[in-house]
Amino acid sequence: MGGEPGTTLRRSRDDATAGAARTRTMPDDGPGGSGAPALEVRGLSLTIGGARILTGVDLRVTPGELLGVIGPNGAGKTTLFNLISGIHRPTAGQVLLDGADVTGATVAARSRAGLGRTFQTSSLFPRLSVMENVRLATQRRRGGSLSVLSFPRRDDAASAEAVEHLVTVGLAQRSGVAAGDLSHGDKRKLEIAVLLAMGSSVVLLDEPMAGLGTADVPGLVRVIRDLKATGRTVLMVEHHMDVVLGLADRVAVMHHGELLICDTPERVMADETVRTAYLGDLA
Ligand SMILES: Nc1ncnc2c1ncn2[C@@H]1O[C@H](COP(=O)(O)OP(=O)(O)OP(=O)(O)O)[C@@H](O)[C@H]1O
Repeated sequence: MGGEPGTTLRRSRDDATAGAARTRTMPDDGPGGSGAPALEVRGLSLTIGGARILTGVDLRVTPGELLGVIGPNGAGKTTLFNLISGIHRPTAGQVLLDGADVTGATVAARSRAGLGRTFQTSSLFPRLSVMENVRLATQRRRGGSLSVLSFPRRDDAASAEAVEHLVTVGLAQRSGVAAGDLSHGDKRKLEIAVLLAMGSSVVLLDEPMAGLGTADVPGLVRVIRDLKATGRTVLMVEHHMDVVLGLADRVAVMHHGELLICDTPERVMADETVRTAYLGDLA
């Protein structure tokens, strides 16, 4: 059980080093303490063709919290995001957004309800400019048609708002550049600006640092920190441990489709099972 204070943590059943399950007291959920969760998953499970991909994951993420999600390859991190965002339907369990059950809702309905997501591959319109990508998202949120061609190029209110989002992610100077011509790191920043324009209050970032050169990492870390400073709730799957430990309020560790632990970075790093099951792999 993940973020529930005072709940029982179940270690991975496949972890030969784990020994018997044990009970531990969890800290309050995130920086918001015992406030209502912005996102909650209860008993989230997915079985495909008899294979258990995800088993009984419970998580509560408070408004404004940044939750890092880590784990070895194949641990179920992307599957968790796919279930939260509605790409997959769970075999069992629930997804709640601001207390509302969205388990049966479509991806689009979840997006309208404030859930935004970036992917490991870019979801931008590469031939449109940086500005047009963000303005399009702004106009769509304001009730425009879904057709790119139907959007008026001139929309002062949408343009002004788009500029604000581009300033937030540090891309205002690049507004006229085609999105496809941006560096990898700038594409990630633009995707975050698009989510801001869409009005996402809960943002899922799927391996934002993947493919970035070392020099580009600090810039994107700054943008994610600024994103959190806007009050958004952020879940971030990331293999780059320095980034996770530097940004996250809490860290959820997945292993063999189960949630191993969800706690502060310090406690996760000190956890013997985590060190054996995951961090040891990185050494
Ligand atoms: N549609 C599917 N059908 C069958 N198996 C799947 C499907 N999707 C995922 N899996 C399996 O589920 C497990 C978890 O995959 P998932 O992509 O969620 O892991 P991950 O933690 O995100 O890994 P990585 O860090 O490599 O991205 C893997 O063993 C994967 O092969």
